Amino acid sequence: MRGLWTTDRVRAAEERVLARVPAGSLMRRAAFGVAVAAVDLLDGRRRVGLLVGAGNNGGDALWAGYYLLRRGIAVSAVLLDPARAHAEGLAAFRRAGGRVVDRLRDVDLVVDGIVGLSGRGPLRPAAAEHVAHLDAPVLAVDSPSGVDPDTGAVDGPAVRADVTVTFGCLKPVHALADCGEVRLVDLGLEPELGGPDLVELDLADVGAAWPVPGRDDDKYTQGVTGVAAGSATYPGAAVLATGSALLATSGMVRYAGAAAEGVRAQWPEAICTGSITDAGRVQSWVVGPGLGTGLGAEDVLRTVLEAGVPVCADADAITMLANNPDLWDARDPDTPVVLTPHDREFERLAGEVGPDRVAAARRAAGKFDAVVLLKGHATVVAAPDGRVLVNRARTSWAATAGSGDVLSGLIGSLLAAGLDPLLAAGCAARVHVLAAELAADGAPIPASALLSAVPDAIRAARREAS
Ligand SMILES: NC(=O)C1=CN([C@@H]2O[C@H](COP(=O)(O)OP(=O)(O)OC[C@H]3O[C@@H](n4cnc5c(N)ncnc54)[C@H](O)[C@@H]3O)[C@@H](O)[C@H]2O)[C@@H](O)CC1
Ligand SMILES: Nc1ncnc2c1ncn2[C@@H]1O[C@H](COP(=O)(O)OP(=O)(O)O)[C@@H](O)[C@H]1O
Ligand SMILES: [K+]
Repeated sequence: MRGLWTTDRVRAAEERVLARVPAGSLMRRAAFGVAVAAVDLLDGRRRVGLLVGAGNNGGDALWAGYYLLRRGIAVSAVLLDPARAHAEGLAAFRRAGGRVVDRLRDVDLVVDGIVGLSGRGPLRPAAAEHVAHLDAPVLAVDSPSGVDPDTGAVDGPAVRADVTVTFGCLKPVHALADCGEVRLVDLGLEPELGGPDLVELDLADVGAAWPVPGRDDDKYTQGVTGVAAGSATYPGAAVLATGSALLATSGMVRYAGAAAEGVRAQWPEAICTGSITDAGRVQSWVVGPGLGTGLGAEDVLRTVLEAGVPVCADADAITMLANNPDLWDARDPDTPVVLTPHDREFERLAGEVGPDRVAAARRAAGKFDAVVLLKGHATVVAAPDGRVLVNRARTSWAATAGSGDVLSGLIGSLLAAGLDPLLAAGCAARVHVLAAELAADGAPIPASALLSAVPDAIRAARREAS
């Protein structure tokens, strides 16, 4: 489990540490970490270029330049705002033989010290101009400049980093955006930080939380998942959601709906019925994928919400709740609900997502008193109490029709097994992207292939945990 702290929290912690340590010592420690990573990346090559902004991020870069110069590496620097360049860092850099230049030429590595924690918005034109012409690998100091450190949003020109060296703790950008490989330099901040704002689950956390049958379990005790999905028009959604619920945990899956015949043909082990009213007892419901939004579908949603068991509401269920908020009245206030919108579904339900996806998911989670899993390359899962898990995919192969149906089945089965809804959604998201990655192995896949890789993804997670 990795914690991530927003920049205001980091600043507050830094101030407390700075009050106890000699002036400049934190910056030199940070800069030394940058220099060590640079030497590593240079792998014997000897020319480094610095892009230096107006604040302490530029100061870090200049001090890193100083340490590199002392190792005999040639370092040149572009000062984007010469009058505001970090004075001590610049003096040290010049003293060690560093050259200030108008443009970086013939360098083996670029150090991006344009802007860090105080960065807002895309790169300004002068910085963007220098970044547009880079042809060497880039090491970003703290965070890639032009990417918002608190939201990971990119709204114009930004640095594309191969490696990011950050200090003290991880910030949201490191989980929400592409920072290349992220390395953390310890500044002794940990005791001052308090609990993290966001959490990223490790595969080992997922493996440890994943339910497995014990000696005394039978098919009922592990939790029965109910799937109310699919229709005559969209039987595939029912097949995918039921299949993933079957593959995610042992125990039992009941399917109720118009696609019963198709589901039975594909999954003989599912207990299928045509109607929700004779589905039998379950410990969770997955509702929505391919269900449609007509009156019959509304009745299904109402029945599920009043059943008193945790619900994963996806796709058409979200659209129905957006169109007809009275449907929420059917929910017993104690019934945990996980909503899994993509951006357009989110917009119908709770307004525009906007650049701050974490804030958007938190806002909706509070509003509906539900766990909200906002889909995307970086999936954000927010609980009504403010806890947030983030899970960034390493590839985008999951962006294929039907893959959301697989995700909802995974969540439903973890809810049936009794996992905390936030953890259920976070673990499902992690296994989902790993299954996509394993199935794709470099080539496009349909959602059914992603589904087939679910057992391999769970195995990989359980191996990490053992
Ligand atoms: N506070 C501390 O104790 C430490 C801070 N450190 C470094 O200090 C950094 C934060 O420094 P500062 O608060 O001075 O600010 P930054 O260096 O992040 O930003 C400096 C200035 O850049 C400009 N800027 C903002 N957005 C921009 C954009 N999109 N394009 C171009 N320029 C932009 C602004 O004028 C801003 O004040 C951290 O990221 C880290 O690198 C480290 O030295 C570790 C210790
Ligand atoms: N660019 C991306 N990278 C990684 N995963 C993605 C990306 N885009 C979408 N996904 C994932 O793919 C799934 C798509 O779900 P959804 O939009 O509901 O599709 P469908 O309704 O066709 O099943 C979600 O789990 C989402 O997080
Ligand atoms: K930077």
